[in-house]
Amino acid sequence: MIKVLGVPYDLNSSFLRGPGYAPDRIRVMDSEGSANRFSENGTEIIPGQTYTDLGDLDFPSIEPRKVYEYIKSQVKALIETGDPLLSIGGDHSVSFPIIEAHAERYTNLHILHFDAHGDLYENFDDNTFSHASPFARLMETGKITSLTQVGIRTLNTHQIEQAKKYGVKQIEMRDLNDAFLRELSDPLYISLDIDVLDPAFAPGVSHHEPGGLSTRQLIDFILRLPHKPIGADLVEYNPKRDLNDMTAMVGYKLMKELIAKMI
Ligand SMILES: NC(=[NH2+])NCCC[C@H](N)C(=O)O
Ligand SMILES: [Mn+2]
Ligand SMILES: [Mn+2]
Repeated sequence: MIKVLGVPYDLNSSFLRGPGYAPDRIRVMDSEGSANRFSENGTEIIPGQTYTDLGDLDFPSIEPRKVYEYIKSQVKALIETGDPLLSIGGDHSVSFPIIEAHAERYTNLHILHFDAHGDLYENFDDNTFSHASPFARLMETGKITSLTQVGIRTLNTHQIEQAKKYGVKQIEMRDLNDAFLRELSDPLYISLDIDVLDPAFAPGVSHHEPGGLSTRQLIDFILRLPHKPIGADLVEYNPKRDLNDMTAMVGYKLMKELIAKMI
């Protein structure tokens, strides 16, 4: 059965705190009574039935290196059985240990990464674990077979060089198309930074980067993906920036669509 894990950590965020509160705000959308539980592909996503909610990670220390090690060891243990794992919440730094654990469990791991940002900084704020660097850290390990980034619209010279160095495939917003869907391979992991969406659709994020995907475009990419992901994360939802829980509902909707895809 699919496992859902809350990852309430945002101390590696370079700009604002808030994504640490995301897991519960997304869960509330399941029970508040507004939406039903069907994903668009017709699967009903029922807690305790379609997936097991493991609750939130309880960090013994909030120090970035300890957090990295803790997340990695916890995730490693959880995915040992081969059950797909969806983690919800956190700034994007949490994806480094989560995906590294997957890369050690599944050989030849391919990553599909939706984001406004490349998150490829070799060094950001002198924090190895910055949310601006998880994909640099992952590519440095040599454990990742391919990384495809979609929705990017903030490239600078350094990140263009990093992408070249590590052979990262980037589908920027300015020339968005869906050919990437047919160029991916199994085993596939999806890392979904909700700021890939235009701030008009998802105001509850730390970094409002104009010119992004519509919610419809993102859901269509997920629906049309010809792969069943072995794991996924939903990061960077910031409840402190949200308006009337609009982005919490986007997060809940994406959670349902990702789970439906992982079954
Ligand atoms: N995970 C994220 N939201 N990362 C945002 C990093 C933003 C960083 N200031 C940049 O220029 O790219
Ligand atoms: Mn990101
Ligand atoms: Mn981002």
